[in-house]
Amino acid sequence: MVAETDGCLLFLRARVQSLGGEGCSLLPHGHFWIASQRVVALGRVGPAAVEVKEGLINAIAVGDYRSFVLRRPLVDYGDAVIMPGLIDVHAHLDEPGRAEWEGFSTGTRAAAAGGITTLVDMPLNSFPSTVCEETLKLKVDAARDKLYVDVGFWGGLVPENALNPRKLESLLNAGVLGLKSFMCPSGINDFPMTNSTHIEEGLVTLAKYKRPLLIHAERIPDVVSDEELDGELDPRSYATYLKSRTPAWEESAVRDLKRAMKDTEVGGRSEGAHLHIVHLSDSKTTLELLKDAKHSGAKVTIETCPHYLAFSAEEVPDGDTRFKCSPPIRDAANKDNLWEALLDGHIDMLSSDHSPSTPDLKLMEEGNFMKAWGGISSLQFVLPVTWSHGKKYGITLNQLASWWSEKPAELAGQKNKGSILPGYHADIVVWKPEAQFHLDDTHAVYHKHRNISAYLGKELSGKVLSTFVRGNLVFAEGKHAGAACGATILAKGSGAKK
Ligand SMILES: NC(=O)NC(NC(N)=O)C(=O)[O-]
Ligand SMILES: [Zn+2]
Ligand SMILES: [Zn+2]
Repeated sequence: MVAETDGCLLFLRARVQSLGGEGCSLLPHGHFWIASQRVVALGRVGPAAVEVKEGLINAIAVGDYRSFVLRRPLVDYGDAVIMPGLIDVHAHLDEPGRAEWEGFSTGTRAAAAGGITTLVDMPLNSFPSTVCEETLKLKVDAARDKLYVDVGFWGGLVPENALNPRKLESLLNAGVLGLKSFMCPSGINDFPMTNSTHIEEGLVTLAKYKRPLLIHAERIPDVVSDEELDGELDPRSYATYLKSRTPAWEESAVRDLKRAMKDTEVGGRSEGAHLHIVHLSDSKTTLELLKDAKHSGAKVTIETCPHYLAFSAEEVPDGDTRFKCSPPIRDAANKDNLWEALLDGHIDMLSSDHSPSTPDLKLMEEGNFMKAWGGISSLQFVLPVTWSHGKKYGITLNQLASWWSEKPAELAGQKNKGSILPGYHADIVVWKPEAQFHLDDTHAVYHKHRNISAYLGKELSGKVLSTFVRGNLVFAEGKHAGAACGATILAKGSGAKK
């Protein structure tokens, strides 16, 4: 129910009750209101109060709530922003098997502290990779009692299952929210790359389930430039890494996806399927090719990540492998173009691609970009990073909510998440965009390895005050709830039968 201020309060049936689990919430209520002068809901930003009841949003009262929210408990956040919690559709939590890289407990604590209320875990970097029903079960078991936010799982589309619909269906029936594949070596032995035939065949099965295929779209071009082959270049120089992995890699992958994209069009072989390009970096030809495909009716979405929007190649110090990721962070003009494409709606959403490793694999002392592990650690900081850098480009709070909550919820098939609307999960972040902080050594960081984050040492604005997951206050004033009460999210049913 949504009420304007002049409405009487028929919907106000305050009934304080305890929440499901002991210690799940820092707030001792199951039914309460939160309010502020800047609630991002119903396509606008303004004063409103949100009623939370048994984990769901029960009502929104828009306007001067102070005059009519008579019953308590009410938590009034003043002029802080109340926004849908962020949904990070691209994070590597690495458990089981590589818990020394990152884990469910550390990763989801960092997420909660950063205003992320749901994340979807990537099928690689944990061991074994999530490529069949059994390995998904290992993930779900490893996550038990460790989650501070809700977590879903992508499965892997790999050569072993791609041409075998029975295997794929068993993975999809087990509950992965969609599949992910690589068009170049992933760096993980049990996660081999797929070719376009694997992708086209996999999409036929995915179409039945109406779940997406996420693609790491880099492919080693058929013709490799002389620069790329030059083994003499200084491996501590970021320019060397850039030359070794040019935009032509992204372009080549997307050209190779031409038929797969066409198949998703109405009347196509995989109508109902959906291709999602993860971590787009090249804002030039690759983006143009994807725009053309969208324009022709292909079901394609695109994400980019805060590191491509915050950093440029020119500013990466020699030897600072914290900045190494694939595809690489490119030049400042490319960054500007990515912002423009995001603002124009050509890029649909954002994700962290939080992909840590142990610090030794980053080879920080040696500073060898060619040998260091690729991946940026960012989970806890994506909201302030997006806001701090986006302000200059004039981004709005509604756009933030679209890129970080609404569109990702759609991608992950989460119909009750991603917006502040009655009936939706009460997944909410409360934050102060104007509050500045220095990400220095004293700042609490909950990722497993704080020192490998490229954001350390940066000045940011946007401080998370509170995070609610299904009504549980899981993080507030620098503290986490006592118990980890996040849920695993498993997809149900096949689109085919509906
Ligand atoms: N194995 C990985 O985690 N790879 C990741 N690494 C990056 N982005 O540098 C990725 O998502 O491609
Ligand atoms: Zn990737
Ligand atoms: Zn990734």
